[in-house]
Amino acid sequence: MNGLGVRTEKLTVRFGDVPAVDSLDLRLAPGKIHGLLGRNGSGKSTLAATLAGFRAPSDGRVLIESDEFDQAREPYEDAIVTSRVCLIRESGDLVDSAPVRHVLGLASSLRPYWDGDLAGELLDKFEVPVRQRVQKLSRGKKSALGVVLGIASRAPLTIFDESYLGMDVPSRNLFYDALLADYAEFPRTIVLSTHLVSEVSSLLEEVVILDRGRLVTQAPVDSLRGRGASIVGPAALVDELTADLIVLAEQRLGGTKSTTVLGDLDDALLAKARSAGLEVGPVGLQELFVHLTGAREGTR
Ligand SMILES: Nc1ncnc2c1ncn2[C@@H]1O[C@H](COP(=O)(O)OP(=O)(O)OP(=O)(O)O)[C@@H](O)[C@H]1O
Repeated sequence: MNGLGVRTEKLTVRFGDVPAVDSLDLRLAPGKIHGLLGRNGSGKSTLAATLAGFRAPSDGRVLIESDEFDQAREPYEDAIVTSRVCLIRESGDLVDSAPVRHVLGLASSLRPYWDGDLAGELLDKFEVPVRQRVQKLSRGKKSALGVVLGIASRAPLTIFDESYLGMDVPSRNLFYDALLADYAEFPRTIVLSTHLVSEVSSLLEEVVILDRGRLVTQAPVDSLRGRGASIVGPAALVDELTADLIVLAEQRLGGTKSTTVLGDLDDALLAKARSAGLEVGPVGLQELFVHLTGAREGTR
């Protein structure tokens, strides 16, 4: 299993007259971990639901590609596609009155690649009681149950739509570790929709950034990080070197300053930085994200 590929062509999803997703052309390569990043209301959940076939496009289309299909298929109301796509949302989409073990039984009957042993191990790690009814679980444990269902489903396209926001930091770290470990063994296409950019940035291979339903950028994480630089050293030297550059972020601790700038440093500037003993490194994804989606006049 290599995962499903995803393509959208001029995809638009409207609520009334308002486009939540607006004429989006996108390609998600199979077998990679993609970050779907955007500020609140940027259209992430709407896009995730449309890719998973939970929602029909208003215009344009979603195409799901697989070696198993003769041709690309549209996910909406297509049982073959939807059995291979798993969308985990924060709301959980779970039957509240059922005990956890019934939820697992349902997943095992619906999910062709389900691994029940893995689900059991992960529920132990997250300390989710399997005899408990879903409605009696705390918000964090409900989220943990959701992510366990997402990982153990091993769906060729698995989308986590901020499904781990209810979990505390140790639980989220457990989720990231469990996801990476299972992905390393069973590569598939994974989409993590989030605004917790710094937390997930080390997991991601490709990033899609949305703003007001439109595509801001889609790129491999490494190439995004190459779009800027961070310069660290004595404050006066850093200020002198960055005076003519676009500054994204600055941090100061005593006499030391770290400044993040946009754009490539030319060779002369790099040489000057190094000879002055300044450290030059890649830009953080979080800083770039804030810059690319920052509040502007007229922002909703
Ligand atoms: N069911 C709905 N009815 C009407 N408008 C909606 C509905 N769902 C979403 N919207 C609108 O569509 C836009 C995109 O919302 P969406 O939930 O997809 O964004 P998001 O990036 O997932 O946001 P968040 O990070 O806050 O969850 C918003 O303007 C939102 O108000």
